[in-house]
Formats: sequence, C-alpha cells, structure tokens
Amino acid sequence: MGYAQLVIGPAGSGKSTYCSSLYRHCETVRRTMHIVNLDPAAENFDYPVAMDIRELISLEDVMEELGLGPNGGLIYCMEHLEDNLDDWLAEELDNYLDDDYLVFDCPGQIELFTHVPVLRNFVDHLKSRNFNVCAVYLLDSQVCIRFRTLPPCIVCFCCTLTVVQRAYSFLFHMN
Ligand SMILES: Nc1nc2c(ncn2[C@@H]2O[C@H](COP(=O)(O)OP(=O)(O)OP(=O)(O)O)[C@@H](O)[C@H]2O)c(=O)[nH]1
Repeated sequence: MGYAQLVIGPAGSGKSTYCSSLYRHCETVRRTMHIVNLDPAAENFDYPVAMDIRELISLEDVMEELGLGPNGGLIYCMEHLEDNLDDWLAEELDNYLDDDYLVFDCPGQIELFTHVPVLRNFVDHLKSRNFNVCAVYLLDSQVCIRFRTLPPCIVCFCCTLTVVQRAYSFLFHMN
C-alpha cells in the first residue's frame, strides 16, 4: 500500500510552503517522501519535484495555444489530467514502491471542486491503485478573524468536502 496526502485550500493559503516545510522535516528525521506538483501554473518550487503535471500540460501553453484565460485554462488542464489518469498518472505512479509517501501540492481555485469532478476522480484513481489517501485543508488564520472573509471561506471549505470525503482521513490546518 502507498500513502498519499492531498494538500488543498484557497489560493495563497500556504500549500507550497507547507509542502516545502514537510519535505525539510522529513529530510531532518531521515524519512523519504515525494512531492508532486499538480498545479499547471506553478513555476517556482522550494522543494524537489518528484512528479510534475507540467510534464503533461502547462497553463502557459494552453493559454497561448487555445486562447483561454487563466481560469478556463486551468479547468482545461485539469480535465486533461483527468483524461490521462490511466496513462500519464498511472505510468508515473509505477515509479513508486508500495510503501512510498506522496504529497500532492494542488491548485487552489475553487472551481476545481465545484465545477468539475477531476479531483474526486483523482482521489478515486489513487484509491484504486491501493493508495491510502488523506487530505490536508489549509486556511490562512487571518481570514477566520475577519467577519467579511470568514463566510466565503466556510463555503470554500464545504465545497472541498466533496473531494475530501473520498479520502480516508482529513486534517484541517490553519496558517
Ligand atoms: N506569515 C506567514 N506567511 C506564510 C505562511 N505560509 C505561507 N506564507 C506565505 O504566504 C504566501 C503564499 O504561500 P504559498 O505557499 O505560495 O501558498 P499556496 O497556497 O501554495 O499558493 P497558490 O499556489 O498560489 O495557491 C507566501 O508568500 C508564503 O511565504 C505562514 O504560516 N505564515
């Protein structure tokens, strides 16, 4: 059995920072883990990238070639990933052993949880490959103490539950 952690949460909530800190911590305690970039728009990484969705498709290419904007382009990229779960993702996952630990740094756009089933199907795919999946939902603590920003955050959180419920366990983390 493999182990997978999906790092999700609104844009700018600290997902990549969390992944980088987790990687450094594992290095210190001499444990091996692999971080996967699932954001087709990400460019700079503070951690070694084990698998990268941009090897399959990048937002920059989609925007240039199809004339889509950033949000439509992101949805297109993620739907392309969904179409390639049994090809690209399956081949990439073959490189990892049974007890490997993968951490997926996900994009933050809420549309990926409300409009398309790609992340739900992604979790289902991991589970079908015998991965024990959990999700970590990150939220900036500052938005929780402001009356105007808290309700939208609760809505985002509820929307992401559709994905999270497919995972075996779930952690809530405030930055
Ligand atoms: N003060 C503080 N800043 C943080 C913390 N975590 C992240 N940041 C900062 O917040 C900004 C956004 O962090 P990222 O890790 O890029 O957030 P993200 O969720 O990956 O962002 P997207 O990929 O754009 O969705 C960066 O400038 C970080 O340095 C934290 O715990 N405290």
